[in-house]
Amino acid sequence: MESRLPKPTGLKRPTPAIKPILPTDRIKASTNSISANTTMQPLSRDLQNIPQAMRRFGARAASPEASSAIQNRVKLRRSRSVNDINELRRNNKRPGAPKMPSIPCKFQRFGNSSTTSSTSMTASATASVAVTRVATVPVKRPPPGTTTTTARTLLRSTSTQSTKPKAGAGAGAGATGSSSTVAAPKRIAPYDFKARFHDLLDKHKVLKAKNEKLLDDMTDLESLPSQLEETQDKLIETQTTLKNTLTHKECLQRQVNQQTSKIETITGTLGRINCELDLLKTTHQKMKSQHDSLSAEVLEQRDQIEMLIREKEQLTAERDIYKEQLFQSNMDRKELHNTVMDLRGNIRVFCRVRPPLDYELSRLSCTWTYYDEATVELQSLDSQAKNKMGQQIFTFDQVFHPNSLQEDIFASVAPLIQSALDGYNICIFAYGQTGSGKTYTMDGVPDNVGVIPRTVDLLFESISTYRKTGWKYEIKATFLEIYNEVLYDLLSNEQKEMEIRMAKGANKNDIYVSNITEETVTDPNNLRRLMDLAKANRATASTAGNERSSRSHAVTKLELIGYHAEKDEMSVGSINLVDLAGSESPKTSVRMTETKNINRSLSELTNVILALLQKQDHIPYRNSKLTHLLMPSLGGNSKTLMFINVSPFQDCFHESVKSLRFAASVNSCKMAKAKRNRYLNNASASSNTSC
Ligand SMILES: Nc1ncnc2c1ncn2[C@@H]1O[C@H](COP(=O)(O)OP(=O)(O)OP(=O)(O)O)[C@@H](O)[C@H]1O
Repeated sequence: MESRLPKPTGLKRPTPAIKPILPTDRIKASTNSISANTTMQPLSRDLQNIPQAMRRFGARAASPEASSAIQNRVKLRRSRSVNDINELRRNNKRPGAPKMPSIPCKFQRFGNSSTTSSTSMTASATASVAVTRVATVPVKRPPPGTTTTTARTLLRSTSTQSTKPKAGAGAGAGATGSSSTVAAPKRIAPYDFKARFHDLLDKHKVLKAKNEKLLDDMTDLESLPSQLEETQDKLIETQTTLKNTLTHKECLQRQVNQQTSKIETITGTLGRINCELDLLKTTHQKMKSQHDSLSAEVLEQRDQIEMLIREKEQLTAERDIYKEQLFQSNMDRKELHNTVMDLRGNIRVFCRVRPPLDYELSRLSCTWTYYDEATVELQSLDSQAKNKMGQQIFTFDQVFHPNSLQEDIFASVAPLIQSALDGYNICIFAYGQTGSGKTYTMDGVPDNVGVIPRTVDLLFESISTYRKTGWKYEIKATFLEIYNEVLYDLLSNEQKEMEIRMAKGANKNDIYVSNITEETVTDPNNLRRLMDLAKANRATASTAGNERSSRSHAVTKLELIGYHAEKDEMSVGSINLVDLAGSESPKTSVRMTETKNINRSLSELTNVILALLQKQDHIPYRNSKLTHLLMPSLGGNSKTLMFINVSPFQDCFHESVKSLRFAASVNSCKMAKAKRNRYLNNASASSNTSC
């Protein structure tokens, strides 16, 4: 009988696609072959592939972290697979659980023929393991409901299949199934080809569906290596990123530490600054309170200043008035002073008797009787001379006994210095026998200075006082020596011609010395240095000239030029300080020429003074260098002071009497009233007019 059943042309053996062997191929092959091998080959493949993957990814995979990650993943997979299998086994052993039937037909058809002889239980178990393994193969955990779902579906289908009647080997499985709820498969008679055909068709459909599902799964699985690679790449990338992140984290941690330490430092500094700030705030508060009090004071002071300014203006006006009054009173004082000097006499004579020195105590002294401060009596110890000379009583302006001090002498001189500053010509000279104390009176000794140094000090003191009243003074100094009627410049060692000449355009009393060194002095020390220089030059000349100093006249001239800018007034005065040569009798003198010259000049000085006394028309100034030089200071516009120095000794009696007689005659000479040099409206000294 011909079967009406169509031939199962659609039932074809699936031909595997020719493609490179992939891990999924093995799964496919193992699925097809239904191998009895129960070992977990795909997992072994994964483990075996780890080194290959490591090699493929080079240094990335070589890192212990990567390798360890992969191994952990595989272990996890294995563990899941084993757990799944164990779970399946437990389910199978559970009473009432559906037993996993074998699918002998399917696996026998697609499997190796040599394995078809194995028992249905073995095949069923193998299939179950294979399916379970396939379900647990994915490396990458799929999203829920994909791969796991597939595995569950497989299991379900397997279970479902196991509930259906199986043919062949499946019958054995059904026969051996322990479930009482599963109906026993219907027996198909061998001759019932139609039933068999339908049964085969059903099986074919089931297998076809399974095959398609497996193919889908395999397709999914095929993508797993690439997913694995991607995942590994991502893992490596992630690890690199992690490493970088860790490095970055370390950097950040270091930075954090640095910043933390900085913050700590800053916090400390901030604390200190806060302390300082507190101190500063306190100080600020104090300063502020001080400032406030000072501000108040300032306001008060301002008021006071304004008041003081007003007072100052008032006082300035008063000062101007007083200044004017002072100027006028000063002028009056000058006039009065001059009047007093006139009353005292324009030529004054002081007598000074020096004391015997320590080494002279053995020398006999005359008898000196000082009746009052102006009268002295001299008596010789020699009775013969005493009787012959008679009573020798002399009266002078002042008599200074041996115990008189230099200060006492200068106190009498000082008013004349004042007159010089007021514009008068002053002449102070010391007359007397050699060794009578002329130089001591004029110069003094270093620890007990005489008239000239004290005059210098007084001059500068008075000038500073006069400056307050508007007067400014200039002092010019010259030092010269007259020896044997020849002039010598004591400020210069040069040999030069020096002549006494009349000043051009001046009145007849104005003279000057040509070629003389004139120094302007600004302070007392400067003037003293010049005096020392003059003294040193005189001493040098004295050595060369065999004690010339005692045989010459030394003239120190100080010219005082005062100027009052406000009043445009000028005053010119002068001081001549003369240390005369020793008067000596020609009888006792060894150097006759010198003595003659000295006595001649002293005699001419006497004549001039007497001519002035007698008010003669002609005053013989030019008869000697000394009188010619002192012409402006003798008579007329001048005040003269003569010191008569005498030695106390008996052997000097005659010379002393001679000097005292000369001085007494001079003292009696009453000179005309002196007139002050006064220049108005910038009138020059050359065109001065005595008024
Ligand atoms: N009043 C005095 N008190 C103390 N010593 C004096 C006094 N007068 C003069 N002498 C001393 O006497 C000595 C002679 O005096 P000084 O040299 O002044 O005399 P002189 O007249 O200038 O002599 P010469 O004409 O030789 O220059 C000096 O040693 C001086 O110190």
